[in-house]
Amino acid sequence: MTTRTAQLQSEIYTKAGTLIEALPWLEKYAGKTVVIKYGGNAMTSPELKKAFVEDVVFLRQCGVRPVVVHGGGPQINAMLRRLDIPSEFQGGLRVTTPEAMEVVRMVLVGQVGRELVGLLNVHGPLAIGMSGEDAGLFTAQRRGTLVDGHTVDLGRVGEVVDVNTGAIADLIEAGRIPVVASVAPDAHGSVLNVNADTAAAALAAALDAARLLVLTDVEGLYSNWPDTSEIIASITTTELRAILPSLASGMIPKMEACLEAVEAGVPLATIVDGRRPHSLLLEIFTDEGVGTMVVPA
Ligand SMILES: Nc1ncnc2c1ncn2[C@@H]1O[C@H](COP(=O)(O)OP(=O)(O)O)[C@@H](O)[C@H]1O
Ligand SMILES: CC(=O)N[C@@H](CCC(=O)OP(=O)(O)O)C(=O)O
Repeated sequence: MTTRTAQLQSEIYTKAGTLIEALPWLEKYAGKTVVIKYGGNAMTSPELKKAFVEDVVFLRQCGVRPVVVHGGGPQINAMLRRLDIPSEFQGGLRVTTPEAMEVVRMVLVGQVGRELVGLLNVHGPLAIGMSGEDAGLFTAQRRGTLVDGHTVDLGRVGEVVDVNTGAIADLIEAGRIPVVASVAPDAHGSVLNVNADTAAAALAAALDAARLLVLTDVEGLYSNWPDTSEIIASITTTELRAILPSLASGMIPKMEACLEAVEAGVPLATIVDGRRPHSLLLEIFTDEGVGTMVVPA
């Protein structure tokens, strides 16, 4: 004989409520491409990485088509420090010398990307790693950034000017999970460092994704940063464009990316707290949004 307490009985029925809450979202996103930007700051522990990978595999098994674009800023910083190569950021972007570029490519493609592919493939032969260099995925061109009204040269930093979706679309169609590193060649084949938020936005737009989700190390966009008492729950592209010049550090490329994706036709871009295990699933499959939503004006 086995027994079950009345409390356990009631807990089981509560779980059914959570599962069924997912039904309309499963119906909405089944068969749709969802681009997930996984920031280096949301990869800080093995537990967080495991939870992220489980969420991505869960989405895939529900019929959603996840595409992962990963960052790795803190991991690049650590390797540059080990190699004694100085590095600085301007307007949220790394000033990238040719020497630093070698490290950026090595860490993003050879370290962070490989690790994510390995973790995903514990669940089956699902993930395939690629970078903007593979099958002509991205073509980039050099860009600078505006600091105090002046354009600052960032060295080997690029923005995506063209996306060739041929190979990645084949992988998605075949049920694979592409895991994309944000380095990309320019038109002459010289490799450039592309901010991963920017790369994710370009890819989401080119793939006609149903959503762009950006996992980072804050709850969302704070209205009065560095005061963290108020999170912007939802903001239109017009409102976001107006506040862009007031944003600081890593939030500049992140919010620019959300703006570009939504203006290019992605219906919804969301900043999600990647420090919370399973925040990705909660964001997609439950009624309450937890981060900051960017919606068309
Ligand atoms: N208004 C804001 N709201 C939230 N975070 C902000 C804001 N302005 C600047 N930040 C900073 O931006 C950081 C996120 O950008 P970044 O470090 O580049 O993240 P990631 O590695 O996930 O791409 C936050 O940790 C925070 O320090
Ligand atoms: C030009 C530029 O800044 N590139 C980024 C690429 C990695 C990245 O974007 O990583 P996160 O998403 O973890 O910040 C860098 O070199 O750090």
